[in-house]
Amino acid sequence: MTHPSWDEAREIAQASISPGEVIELLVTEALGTTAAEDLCALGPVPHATTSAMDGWAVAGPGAWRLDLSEGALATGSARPIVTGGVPPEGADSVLPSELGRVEGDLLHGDAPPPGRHLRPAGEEAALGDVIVPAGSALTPARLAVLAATGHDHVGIRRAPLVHLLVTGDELVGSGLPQPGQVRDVMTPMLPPLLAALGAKTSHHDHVHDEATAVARTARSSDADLLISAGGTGHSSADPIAGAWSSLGAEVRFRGVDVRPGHPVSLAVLPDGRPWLALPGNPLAAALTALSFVPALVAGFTGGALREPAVAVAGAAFEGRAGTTLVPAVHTPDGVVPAGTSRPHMLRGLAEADVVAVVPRAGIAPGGRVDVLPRVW
Ligand SMILES: Nc1nc2c(c(=O)[nH]1)N[C@H]1C(S)=C(S)[C@@H](COP(=O)(O)OP(=O)(O)OC[C@H]3O[C@@H](n4cnc5c(N)ncnc54)[C@H](O)[C@@H]3O)O[C@H]1N2
Ligand code: MOO
Repeated sequence: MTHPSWDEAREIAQASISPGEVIELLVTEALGTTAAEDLCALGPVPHATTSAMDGWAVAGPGAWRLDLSEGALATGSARPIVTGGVPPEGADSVLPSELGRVEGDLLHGDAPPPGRHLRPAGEEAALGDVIVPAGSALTPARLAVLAATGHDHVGIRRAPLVHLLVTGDELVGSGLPQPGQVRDVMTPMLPPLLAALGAKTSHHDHVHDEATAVARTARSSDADLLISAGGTGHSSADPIAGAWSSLGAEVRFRGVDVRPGHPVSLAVLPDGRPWLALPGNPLAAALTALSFVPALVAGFTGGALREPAVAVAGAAFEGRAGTTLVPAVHTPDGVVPAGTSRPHMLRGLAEADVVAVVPRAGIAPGGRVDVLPRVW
């Protein structure tokens, strides 16, 4: 059976989950969610012409007579104004406080050119400008600009809720493992990693290595997405394939042309919820989560799947069959492979700044290399 490429598998994953429902949230509560529609300016910003400086609104050439009334400003007059204040009708410009000198009721200073230190109405946004396009992650700056453009509520899609199933009868949760035992690394790693990738772990179980136990846990789950770790192999101790067949899951891929992590698999349950099965080797699990969880999150939230960034290779990256994912560190010459990065080791990833996405042909020193940015 041929396996999809890394890129194809990302596309399959994105298409294997239905978008979540759209809900309205207060702007102040929408951090980390995704805009469900184009969010437009509800009015011009600034709403009126305003001053960019503390000083005086002036009309005509100086010196100016100070006019503290509320009416229009006649030529030859000046009136105090603060940053953000609306200048009186007739004002040509603003003279900053440090450039003017008041003597009696006269203001002296060089006349600023017309429009100086005045921010025109609508300079930042006109009514109806798209401020945050549909599918954008709502970051602090985007929430702030939505507030500035008049929004109280926004239509969003939330992060998918994940039921995490960690398999492995050999796993122990504390201390140094005895012979035959393995210290569980998925429990400390995966929930925060998934959170950094935009998915929220709502349930987390360590499940017995047996298909019926895994299937029972999955059946009782009401999460949007299931993610398991381990048990993707073909031995009798590997429960994922058995659980999928007993649940009637439709397999979208069983293996991907990627190293490490080629056993990573994806199925969709009869109720439409996807199940991403990460391989048990710890680095393989982390790198396949980095590869495919963003695609599932994009499918659920309606966000775009971000393409890898580009860096310069500071050393050779060896290619193998399919795509090779290589933890790498920044150096003055470019990114170079991190050490200690076998599929069962996490030390290299713990040191890495990026993960290089290396094509079959490999990359020579000085070449461009696609990289996944650090969230681990
Ligand atoms: N005959 C073959 N054997 C294996 C193949 C293969 O193609 N043919 N592929 C190898 C690769 S590559 C991987 S990756 C693993 C995938 O197997 P599973 O997904 O079934 O993973 P497990 O057998 O459950 O575990 C593999 C390894 O990882 C350790 N592990 C599992 N979970 C954890 C955890 N939570 N914390 C720490 N370590 C964990 C587990 O103890 C095993 O040592 O299969 C290879 N074999
Ligand atoms: O998934 Mo395995 O080596 O490819 O760790």
